[in-house]
Amino acid sequence: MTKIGFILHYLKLNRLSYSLAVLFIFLVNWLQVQIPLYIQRAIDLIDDPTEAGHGQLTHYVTVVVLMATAMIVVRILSRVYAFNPGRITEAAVKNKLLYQLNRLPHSFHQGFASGQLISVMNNDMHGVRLFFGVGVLQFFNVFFALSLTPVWMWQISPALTLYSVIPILFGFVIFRIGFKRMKDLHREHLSRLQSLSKHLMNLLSGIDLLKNSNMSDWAQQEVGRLNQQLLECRIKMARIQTFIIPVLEYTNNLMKILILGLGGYLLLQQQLSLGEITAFLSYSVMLAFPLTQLGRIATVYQRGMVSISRVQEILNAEIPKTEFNRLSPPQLELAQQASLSVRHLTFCYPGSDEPVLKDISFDIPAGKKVGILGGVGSGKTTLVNCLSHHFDIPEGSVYWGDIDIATISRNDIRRFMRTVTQDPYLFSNSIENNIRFGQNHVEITDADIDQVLELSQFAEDVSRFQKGKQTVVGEKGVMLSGGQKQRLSMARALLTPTNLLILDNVLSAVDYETERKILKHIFRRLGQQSILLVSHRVSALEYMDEIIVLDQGRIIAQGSHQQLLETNSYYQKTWRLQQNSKEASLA
Ligand SMILES: Nc1ncnc2c1ncn2[C@@H]1O[C@H](COP(=O)(O)OP(=O)(O)OP(=O)(O)O)[C@@H](O)[C@H]1O
Repeated sequence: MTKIGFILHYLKLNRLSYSLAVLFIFLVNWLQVQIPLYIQRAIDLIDDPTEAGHGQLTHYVTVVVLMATAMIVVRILSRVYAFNPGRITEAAVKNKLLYQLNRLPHSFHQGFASGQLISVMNNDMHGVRLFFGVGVLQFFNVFFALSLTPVWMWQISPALTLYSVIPILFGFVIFRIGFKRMKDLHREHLSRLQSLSKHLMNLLSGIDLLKNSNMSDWAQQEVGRLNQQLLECRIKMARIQTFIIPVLEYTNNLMKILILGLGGYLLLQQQLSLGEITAFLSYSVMLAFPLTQLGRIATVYQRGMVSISRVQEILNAEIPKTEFNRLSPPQLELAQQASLSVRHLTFCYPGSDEPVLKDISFDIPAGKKVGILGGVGSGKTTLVNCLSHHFDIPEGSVYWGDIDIATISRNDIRRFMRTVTQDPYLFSNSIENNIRFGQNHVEITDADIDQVLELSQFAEDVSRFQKGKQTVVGEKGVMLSGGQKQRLSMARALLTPTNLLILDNVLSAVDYETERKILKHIFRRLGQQSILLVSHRVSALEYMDEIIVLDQGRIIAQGSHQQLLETNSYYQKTWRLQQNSKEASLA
C-alpha cells in the first residue's frame, strides 16, 4: 500500500467521525466570524438614544451571548469527533502490525531489532495518532479560519483587507523555509529515537552481565553518545520552532498596527465606523491563532508522515505466500495420522553459500523416538529450525505425510509439531500462567497443570515456593535456576498433546537422574506421538528407537544405541567420556 493509500484508508475508516468533525469545525469558525459582526452593529448603536435603537442593541447582545454559548458546545463536539479517529486508527494500526509481525518470516526479524520494533510501536504510533487526530482537527481549523476570516474582513473594507494580507504573506514565506528544514529533522529525530531504543534494549537485556563485568561505564558512554545526538537534533528542531512561532506572532502584531494606523485614517475620513474598526481588529486577533498553529500543524504533519513511512516498512514487508496456503479440514484430518520425512535437505543461512546442513535424509514415523547427537556447531539447532519451518527451507525437502511443509502455512504445520528450544523463554507471570500460556482455546484444569508439573519433575520445587504455582517468575524467569526454567518450559510443552514433540537440548541444565526421570515419564505417555530429542548426552539418547549422528552438517551414522556403540567410533568415544563424567558426578 502506498503512503497516500494508507492515509486514505484510515480516513475512510473513520469517515463518519471526520465528516461530523469537519461540520462542527466549520460551525465553530462560522460562529466565530459572525460574532464580531454583531459586536460591530452593537457598538454602532451605542450612541442611538431611540427606543428602537435600544431594542436592537439588546437583540445584538443576546445574539452574541447565544452564539458564544453555542460555540462552546460545537467546539467540544468538534474535538470529540476529531480526536477519536486518531485513537481508533492507532489501535487498528497496532493490531495490524502485530498480525503482520506474527506472520513475517524469521529473516525479517533478523534485519529488524526488537528495540526498533518497540520504537515503532511507541514513538511512531504516537506520531500516527497525532496525525489522524489533532492533525486533522488543526488542519481544518486553520483552513476554515484562514479562508472565512478574510472574507468577512473584505465585507467591511477591501482596502484594509488587502493591506492586512501583506504581513500574512511574509509570515507564510518564513513558515515555508522552516517547514522544509524541519522535514529532514523529523526524519533524523525518529531514526535517532530508534537507534537509542535498539541500544537500550540490547544493554538492558544484558544488565546483569554489564554490572558483573564492570562494563557499566562503557554502557553509559554508549547511551550518553546516542542521547547527545538525539539532544542535538531536538535542539535544532526547537531552534526552528522558537524562531517560526514568534515570527508568525510578529506578523499578526504587524497586521494589528496596520489596521490601527490605516483604519484610524479611514475612521477620520469617515469611510469606516468605530464598530467596523473594532470588528476588523477582532478578526485580526482571530487570525493570530491559526497563524501560530501553522507551526504546530507542520510538526504534526511531518512527524506523522515519517512515522507512517516507518510503520509501512513493516506493513509492506511481504508475508510469504505459503502463509495463506491453509490445509482444508479433510487434509487436516488426514495429517493427524502422518509422520515426518526429511529428503536431501541442504540448507544455507541467508547471505551465505556455505551449507550448514548437507543432504540430510531421515524419517520419524508416528510413535517413534528419534535422537540427534552431534558436537558443538554440527547443525542440530539449524536442523530443528528447518523441520519446524522456522527457517525458510527449499521445497521438497521436509514432508509431513505427503504435505511439503515449505508450501503451507506455518500455523498449520505447528498444529502437528511442537518445538521446545534450548533457551526457554518465560514471561514475567506466574508459574501456572507460564504453563497455560497460549492455550486459551482448550479447557485446562488444575489437575492438568499438576500433572505436567509432575511429569517435568518440577512439582517438588514448586511446592517449596511460598506461593506455589502462583509464584511470579520475574522477567524471562529471572527468579528460577537454569534447570527450573527448562523444566517449566517442558511442563508447558507437555500440557496438550502434539503429534511430534521436538526437544532441542532442553534438559542440558538438569542432572542426569532428573533428565532420566523426565524422559521416562514422557516416553510412557507417548502412544502414537513421536519425539525428536536433540542432546549432547548419549545417556539421554540411549532409549531412542533410532539415533542420528551429525557432524559438520552431515549425517555420519544412524542406528540404535547398541548398533552405534558397535559401529561408530565418535558415538563410542562420546559415550565413554560421558559415562566417566557421570560416574564422577554420582561419586
Ligand atoms: N543465524 C545464523 N546465521 C548464520 N549462521 C548461523 C546462524 N545460526 C547458526 N549459524 C551457524 O550454523 C552452524 C550450526 O549452528 P547450530 O546452532 O545449528 O549448531 P548446533 O549443533 O545446534 O550447536 P550447539 O550444540 O552449540 O547448539 C554454526 O557454524 C553456526 O555458526
